[in-house]
Amino acid sequence: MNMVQPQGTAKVRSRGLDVFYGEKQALFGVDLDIRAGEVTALIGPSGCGKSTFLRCINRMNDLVDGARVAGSLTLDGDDIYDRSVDVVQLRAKVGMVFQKPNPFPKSIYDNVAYGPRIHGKAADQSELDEIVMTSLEKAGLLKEVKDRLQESGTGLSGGQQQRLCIARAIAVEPEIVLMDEPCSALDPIATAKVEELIDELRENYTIVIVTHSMQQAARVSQRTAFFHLGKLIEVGDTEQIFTNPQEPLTQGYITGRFG
Ligand SMILES: Nc1ncnc2c1ncn2[C@@H]1O[C@H](COP(=O)(O)OP(=O)(O)OP(=O)(O)O)[C@@H](O)[C@H]1O
Repeated sequence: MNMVQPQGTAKVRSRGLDVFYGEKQALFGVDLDIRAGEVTALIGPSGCGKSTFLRCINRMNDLVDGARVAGSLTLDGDDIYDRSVDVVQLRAKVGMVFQKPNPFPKSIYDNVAYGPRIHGKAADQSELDEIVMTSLEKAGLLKEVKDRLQESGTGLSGGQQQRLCIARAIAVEPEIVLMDEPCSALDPIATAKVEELIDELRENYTIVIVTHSMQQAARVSQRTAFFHLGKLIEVGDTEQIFTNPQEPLTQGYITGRFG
C-alpha cells in the first residue's frame, strides 16, 4: 500500500509552467499545487489547456512532436522534467485513465496483469493473481467479471471497460491517478459508478480529473482549478469555486455565460 501523505500536502507543484506546441503557447505561467489525498478537478472551456496540464504530470506531452515545457513541475519536490527521470518509472507512479476506455485486446486478467508484469511487481503467479483480484475489487468490477477473467476486455460494456482501465492503472500501485474526461463516453449509470469509485480511490491516491461537466467537478472533487486561454485563473476549494468564485471569468464560466 502507498504511504499516503497527510491530506493537504502539495504532491505536485507547478511554478511558472509554460507549455508550447511548436510556435503555439498552450499554458502560460501556471502556478498550481495538487494536494495529496484529494481529488482536484481541472475545468474550463475547450482548448484552455486542461489536458495539457494533466499530460505534463506524467510527461505524456513528450510523445507530441514539437511540445516543449518550461518552468518548474515537481512531484514530491523532485523535478518531473529532470534529465535523470526514468519516464517509465514516472508513469508507474503517475497512472492515467483516458477519455475513451482503451482496454488492450487481451483477456480481462491480462489487462490488469500487464503493468505488474512489466514492472516486476509480483514474485510468482499467486502474487500476480492477488494483485489482479485486488485491483478489480478496488475498481468495483470484480463481482461482475470474476467468472470470466479469461474473456476479452474489449467484450465488456463501456462502463465496465473504463473500470477495467482504472483497475489496470491502479494495479501498479501508482501514487497519482490522472483522469482525462473519464466519463465522457459513458452513460449516466456507468458515470455514477465511476464517480463513486473516484470518491473511494481518493483514500489511497491523489487524483487529478479533467472534466467538462461542472456537476461532475462539484460531485467528485475537493479542489477545483479553472483555466482560461492557457492561464490558471483561479483555484480553490470546490465549494468556494462554485458558490463564491473570486474572479469574474470563473463566475462567467460557472454560470454558463461562456464555455
Ligand atoms: N498535439 C498538439 N499539437 C498542437 N497544438 C495542440 C496539441 N494539443 C493541444 N494543442 C493546443 O493547445 C491548446 C490547449 O489544448 P488542451 O487539449 O490542453 O485543451 P483542453 O482544455 O484540454 O481542451 P478540451 O476541453 O477541448 O479537451 C489548444 O489550443 C490546442 O489546440
